[in-house]
Amino acid sequence: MTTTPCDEVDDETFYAPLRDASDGSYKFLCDGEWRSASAAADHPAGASSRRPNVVTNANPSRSNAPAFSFQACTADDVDEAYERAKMAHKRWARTPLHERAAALHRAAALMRAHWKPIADALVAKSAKDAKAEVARSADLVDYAAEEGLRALSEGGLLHSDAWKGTSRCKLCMVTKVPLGVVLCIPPFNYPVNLAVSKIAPAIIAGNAVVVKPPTQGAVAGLLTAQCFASALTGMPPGLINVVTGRGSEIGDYLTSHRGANCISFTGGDTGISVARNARMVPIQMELGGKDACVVFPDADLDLAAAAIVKGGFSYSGQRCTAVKARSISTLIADALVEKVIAKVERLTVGQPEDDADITAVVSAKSADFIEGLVDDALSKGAVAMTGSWRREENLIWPTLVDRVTDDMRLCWEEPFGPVVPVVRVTDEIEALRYVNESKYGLQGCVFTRDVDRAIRFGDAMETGTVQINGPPARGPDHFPFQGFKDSGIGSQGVRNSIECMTKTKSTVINLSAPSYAMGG
Ligand SMILES: NC(=O)C1=CN([C@@H]2O[C@H](COP(=O)(O)OP(=O)(O)OC[C@H]3O[C@@H](n4cnc5c(N)ncnc54)[C@H](OP(=O)(O)O)[C@@H]3O)[C@@H](O)[C@H]2O)C=CC1
Ligand SMILES: O=C(O)[C@H](O)COP(=O)(O)O
Repeated sequence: MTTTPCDEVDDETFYAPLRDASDGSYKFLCDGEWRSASAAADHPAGASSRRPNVVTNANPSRSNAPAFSFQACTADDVDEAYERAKMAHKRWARTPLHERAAALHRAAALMRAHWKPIADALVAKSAKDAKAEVARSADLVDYAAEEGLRALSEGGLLHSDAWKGTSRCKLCMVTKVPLGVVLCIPPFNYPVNLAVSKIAPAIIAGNAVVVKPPTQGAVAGLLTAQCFASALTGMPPGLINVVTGRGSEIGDYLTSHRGANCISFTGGDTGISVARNARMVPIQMELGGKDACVVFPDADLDLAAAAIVKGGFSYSGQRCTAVKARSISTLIADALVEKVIAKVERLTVGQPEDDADITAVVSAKSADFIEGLVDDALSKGAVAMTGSWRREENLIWPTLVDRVTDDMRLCWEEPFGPVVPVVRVTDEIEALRYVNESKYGLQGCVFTRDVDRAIRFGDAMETGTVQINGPPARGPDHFPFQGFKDSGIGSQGVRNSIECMTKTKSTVINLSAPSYAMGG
């Protein structure tokens, strides 16, 4: 990554305020200060809660050994974060747009200058992927600053005389105004990128944020926040607040809080209960997926095989946009399976620091779940095509499971691991049934050389995005990104997030007499 010499401070000094000198745990951010959690008795779980005031997460690649400790924020901490954010937003909304954009550019530059500790905190991700996530995120912040300048400086003007029976005596000026405080909740798999994809659009639009990072990924989120906090020096201090703790403990309190004026959430089915908790505020929900890859007989099989391996096994299958089902015509199934196997067998399995292609999945619970799906499929007649099933602790060897049928859980459930099921279909109708009977509708991809068929099939797919002749992907990050059905509500992508995090305001000028431009 090209670093910008935007400050002379070394990483250790830059991130030093985050650490508690007594126990080395990471503090949380409120009102521009790095703090320790308040007394445990204030915890949302109740005064009788005996939990410690720090949470320790695990390193999946080191037998789930303790990785980092950080604050278990209490209800009081959450209340204060919202209160400070609200105060900061009032001032920030009156800050010129170009100053807001400049602050975001500074944050991006600081992320590039101090990227290494952030990448290192992504302990489960291969070194190259961790570095790429930080670089991609800094680019997103820059892009949001630029997009905000364009999107937020334009408004609308309506004349009343378009409405039957009305003269041109009213002018309606339409502008976008901030919502207030945006609650940002990213998932463990992209704790930096999916944090900034919420924070940057919110901030450029004049909002303040309260961020709740995932437990696995909390420290990467906190270090990223320090780049924003430093970039915002001199601005209202409570613009970015980060409260940490387990979602199961503070999640409901955060999402049902009166202080949240918008919730932007990315994660699994938890999002459905978050949507129920939200109090009449705009919500942006990016949830799970079961992205299908449909390969027709006329497809370029080498292209399709490469996409299946990239789509199915990148970051060990722990992407919402991973290929999680594959329907292929029985006419070409054997040839395609063979090509995929050849590529899967070249994937390396091991440690993140060695840049292995496949690394340990996030938790033992997740590995157990994946194993359960595979066991179920194999017991009902499916076939593991890439050697025998192999798992050591959280590490799962990449597995292609062929001849999956609709009585198997693997056909419908999201593994979130390096396992790709193959469903053989006889025709387009059957392939479409597998796509559309899924409760998810995030993305899907179609491989064919027939453009008519690609468009026809893509139009019929009930998914937020269709990729033609390419694997599912959220990026580049300015593309609209949305799930249908249980995969989400609303749309991400920088422009759409800015839209979601603003509301429309009309100011109507009532003239004493109609006025027609050039009508004098
Ligand atoms: N569509 C998309 O854009 C994406 C979807 N995903 C989906 O996310 C899932 C994997 O991510 P994962 O992090 O495990 O998802 P989870 O839904 O378990 O967690 C997501 C976030 O929600 C928090 N959380 C947990 N409980 C609550 C609660 N009651 N209220 C509010 N927040 C809560 C978590 O905190 P904590 O970690 O402390 O529990 C975490 O920060 C997969 O299903 C995947 O498909 C992932 C990436 C992108
Ligand atoms: O969380 C995810 O899975 C990300 O949205 C993946 O992003 P990508 O599809 O651009 O890799």
